[in-house]
Amino acid sequence: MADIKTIDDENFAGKKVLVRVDFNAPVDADGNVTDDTRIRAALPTINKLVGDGARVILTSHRGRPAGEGFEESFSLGPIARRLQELLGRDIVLSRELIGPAAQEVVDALEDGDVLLLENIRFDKREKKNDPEFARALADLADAYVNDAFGTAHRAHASTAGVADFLPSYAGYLMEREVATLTGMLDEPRRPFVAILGGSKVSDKIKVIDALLEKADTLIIGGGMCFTFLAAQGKSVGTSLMEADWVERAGAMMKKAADRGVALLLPVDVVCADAFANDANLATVSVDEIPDDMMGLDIGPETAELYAEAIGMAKSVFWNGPMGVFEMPSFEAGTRAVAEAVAANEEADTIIGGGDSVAAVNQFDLADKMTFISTGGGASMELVQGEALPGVEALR
Ligand SMILES: Nc1ncnc2c1ncn2[C@@H]1O[C@H](COP(=O)(O)OP(=O)(O)O)[C@@H](O)[C@H]1O
Ligand SMILES: O=C(OP(=O)(O)O)[C@H](O)COP(=O)(O)O
Repeated sequence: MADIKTIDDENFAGKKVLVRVDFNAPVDADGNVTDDTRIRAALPTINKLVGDGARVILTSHRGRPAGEGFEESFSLGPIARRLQELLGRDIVLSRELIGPAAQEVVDALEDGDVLLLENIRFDKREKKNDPEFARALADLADAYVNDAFGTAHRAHASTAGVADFLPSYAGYLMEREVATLTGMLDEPRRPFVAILGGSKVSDKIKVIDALLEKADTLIIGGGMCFTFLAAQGKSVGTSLMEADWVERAGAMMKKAADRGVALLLPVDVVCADAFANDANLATVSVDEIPDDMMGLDIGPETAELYAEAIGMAKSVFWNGPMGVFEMPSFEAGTRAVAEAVAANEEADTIIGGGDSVAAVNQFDLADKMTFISTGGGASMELVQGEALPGVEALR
């Protein structure tokens, strides 16, 4: 990030500053934000700009609307209400995204005011990174700040295109996310233990590949472990197993062996006769998975082995749950791993976004972690060694 300007390089007094944030937060049926982590994470940047006396124009997406105009169910209204509470000041929410009507709202701002534009994906030109749309957004402001780490892997008008038209800066969250994640990957304190779970090997193959070049130990859990177990010739019953990926999983195991990386796979699993919390359960060795059952969590013996490896780490990177942690019958493995990570106070512990963050929150262990990323897809792309368009655009 050395070649990218940050907001500390500037005093924005009196300037109109367009700030891309990631306010894509979950909202319940009553219109309440159920997890405001991403909103809180943007506050330091907003407060710095307000403190400078800037006129702050926030822009974000929420969900994936059709792009054909306003849709109540994707409105940023609930976000604006929560932001207002957190900032303790009034927030103007503008239905207009660009053009003279939006300009009018912006012109009414005074120094230190905060405006939030409605869901930027209500205009389909956003996701197309349409240059005219990006130019029109830029016309609202004197400077551009990108603080939307969670959306930095998207090359959209508000995350990338707009930077062509304005002096551009990284916000504090963007800076911290990139520095923390790349810092661990480039110079981890060793042993470096990476933990990967979640549903599919196919989704994470590049991450597995990249981590095999960085980590000392790679722990595999979740649905993806069954493709690895199949590559070892084991029968996995009705578990989530990607037949097309068995060969790649085998190649990954060989790569681990060649590089001297300890690749840990489950030795026992919790099986069920249906994908349901009240299914009939059996905890079995991975050599004895019944043909008519599916593995939905790592077993207790595995959890103990994994916890032991995690306990010896000086750096831990974790992405993806060990089992179907949303159901109480299959949460024990993920809980055990979360507790082991939390208990290792000597290590730098980084949670790489996505469902592992939900799990850590579910077990009330978030404050025991060194760093929790606000980006799932974005942090995975960074780990894979891919350039993030939202960061590149700031160069
Ligand atoms: N053994 C399993 N079988 C089926 N699904 C699983 C299994 N283990 C975990 N999952 C599911 O994987 C999902 C998370 O996968 P994924 O989206 O890849 O992870 P993340 O969001 O952390 O990147 C969770 O909803 C979880 O229930
Ligand atoms: O929630 C997000 O991604 P994530 O679930 O991978 O962290 C971001 O806001 C990006 O959203 P998108 O995947 O609709 O572009």
